[in-house]
Amino acid sequence: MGSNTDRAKAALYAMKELGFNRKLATQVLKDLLKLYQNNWEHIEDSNYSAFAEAILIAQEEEESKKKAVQNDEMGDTVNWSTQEEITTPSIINHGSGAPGPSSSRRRKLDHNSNTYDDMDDLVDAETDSPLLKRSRRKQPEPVPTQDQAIVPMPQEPSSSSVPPPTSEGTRVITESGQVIMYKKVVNVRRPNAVPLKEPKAEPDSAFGDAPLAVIFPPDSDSAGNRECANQGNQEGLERGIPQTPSASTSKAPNPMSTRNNRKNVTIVPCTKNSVVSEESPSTKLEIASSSKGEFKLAMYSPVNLPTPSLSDFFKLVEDKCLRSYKLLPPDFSLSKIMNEMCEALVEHNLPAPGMSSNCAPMESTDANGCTDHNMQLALGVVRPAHDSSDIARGEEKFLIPVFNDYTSDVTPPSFAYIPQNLVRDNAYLNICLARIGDENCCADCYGDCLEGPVPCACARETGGEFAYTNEGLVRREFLDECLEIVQNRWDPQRRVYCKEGECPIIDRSKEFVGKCKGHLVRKFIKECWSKCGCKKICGNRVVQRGITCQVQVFMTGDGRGWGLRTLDEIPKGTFICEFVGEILTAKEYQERYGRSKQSLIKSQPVFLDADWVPRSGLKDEEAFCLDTAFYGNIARFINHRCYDANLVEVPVEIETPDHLYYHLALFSSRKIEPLEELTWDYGIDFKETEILNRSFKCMCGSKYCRDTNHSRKNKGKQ
Ligand SMILES: C[S@@+](CC[C@H](N)C(=O)[O-])C[C@H]1O[C@@H](n2cnc3c(N)ncnc32)[C@H](O)[C@@H]1O
Repeated sequence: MGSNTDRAKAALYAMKELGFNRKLATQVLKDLLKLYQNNWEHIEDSNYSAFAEAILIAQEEEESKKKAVQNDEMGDTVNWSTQEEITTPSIINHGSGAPGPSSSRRRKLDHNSNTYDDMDDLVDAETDSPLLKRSRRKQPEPVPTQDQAIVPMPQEPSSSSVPPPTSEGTRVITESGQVIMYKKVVNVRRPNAVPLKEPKAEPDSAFGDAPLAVIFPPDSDSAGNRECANQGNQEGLERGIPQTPSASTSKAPNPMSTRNNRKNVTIVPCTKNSVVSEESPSTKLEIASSSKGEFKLAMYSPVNLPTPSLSDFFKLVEDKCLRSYKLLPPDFSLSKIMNEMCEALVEHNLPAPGMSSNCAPMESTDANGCTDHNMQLALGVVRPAHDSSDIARGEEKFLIPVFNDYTSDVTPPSFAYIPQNLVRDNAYLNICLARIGDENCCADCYGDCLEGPVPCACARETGGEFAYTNEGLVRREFLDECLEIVQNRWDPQRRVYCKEGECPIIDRSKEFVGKCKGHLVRKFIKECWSKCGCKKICGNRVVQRGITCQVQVFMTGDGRGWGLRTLDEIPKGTFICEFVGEILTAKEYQERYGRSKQSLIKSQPVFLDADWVPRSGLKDEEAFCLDTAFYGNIARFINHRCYDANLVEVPVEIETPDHLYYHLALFSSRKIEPLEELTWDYGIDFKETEILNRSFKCMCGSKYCRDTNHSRKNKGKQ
């Protein structure tokens, strides 16, 4: 090896090749040399990966400080500076304590010396590379995602000798002087490729089916650990997950459970029903739930090492998230997420969002390769907080903001925004052109069907007259008929009843015994569709064009939770939105919510039952229902109002002709003023005692409120 000067030059040259600012690189190099007690191998290891990583961290610190100063100068109320200072776990201490650049002082680099001021001389201000910008967007990353997790490792026992980093690791010093090792794979390639990005944590499909994730430090290799890994593999086999040899028998990387040599993290799926215990004193994370509804999240650190206070720890994690995700809201807080997890557990008795696992016995993978619903939910819900400027995440024509006048720190519960219904699993939804006969579409139409001399075939469903006006509103007479139907929904004359043993809701489940309560006969609208000759602007295509009103999710502040309101004046008969959710079969719905009687549904089931009765022999997979608890659109925020709600639901047939699947469209039942809350009548009678109708205490405030036990209190609101 060459002299220290040569080594410093080589290191700085390597960083320059990567596009780093040389001055900053020099500062960081000095700090690293101090940290590693002049041990160059740690810096040079793996093409200077630890060095490059340390510069990135330092660079980010500088950027956030600059941003904070800018915010201060702009009088920004969000104190980013404070946030950063508090939450950044004082990355490598290059700024403080280290002497500033001093090109006038020339000293030989001395390997016995702890000062490296001389390296300043290596900085050539004129040749400084522009700051390497980190991409804020996720880009294709050659490194496997499980390698990208940043995991604080146990503190080293002796502070006097700082052990070397591995090729994937970076040691940083916290504000309290604690040494933390962040494991991170950084692919440093020379000379041009610069894949040095803060990885974004994504749910990893390789671990997708693991029922329990346990993250162990590299040196925890206890028998218990291995046993759990093997059990996980066994379970993977049971669940049809591709297997690789177990960690204990092979060095080959195992997507399920083996220790991967490239990272010092082992993710081990646990056996069913058990919470993993770890004998050896090491840091460990346990996430588990039991079939009794218990949920456990535990983190253990070695007994003889200091543990940070909870608030310090939260700050550390928040900082990590901020660095990883970038786009988190300024009020992002781990404790808030923890609270939401607790609330979700209480409300749904399901695994808490984001925790990705449930150790309770699950139904295993089915013949189609679809995994258990709860598992899917758990995997699907690792998602960042809602963007309060647009809860629809760009899926709609308008931004749909979230507004909370009452409790600014509370945001809507986690769910996936979908603009269109999605089939969960078993629902047999057959959308195909061949099912729409020529007589049921208007292949010979052109442009706008409403402009034609006579209504086309698509108007047959509505008595030969289109349901929509040229202004895109539902015709008044048609709308009034629909209103009359829903307002008299309890009239037995308006309902049709399944034969005994045939009702998909009642008779096919042990849970919901009783007589068929009848299914409301409704009026359908049929819209033109792809098989028709008209254009998308055709006046008989309203629902399929999507939301056209500017609406806002808001906190009602009166105990009903979130609601939806309009910002515009809305004329009567306007399409507001479709009630969008997961399409389940009635049976799936019952299985989803009927499993635990304690965890009763807050959302009401919305059955697509308008045409169940006339057909005999309706199969389970043809009786559909919509659930918005985990996937939905803005309709999931619309609150209930008895009888005089300002929205009314109308079944709309678009791509399927059989009335088994249809779109549940919500139209304004009257003129609505700006900022008025949008409501619809869920059709709950508030008297039912059976499981499907157990519901909330109605606080709609309508003078017609059917929940007589509670309505009196609210009459004043009307
Ligand atoms: C479809 S969600 C509507 C959005 C909901 N408020 C939220 O915060 O997410 C239905 C739930 O809202 C609440 N809710 C809706 N209408 C209500 C009413 N009139 N009175 C009391 N709670 C109501 C109930 O908790 C109900 O289970």
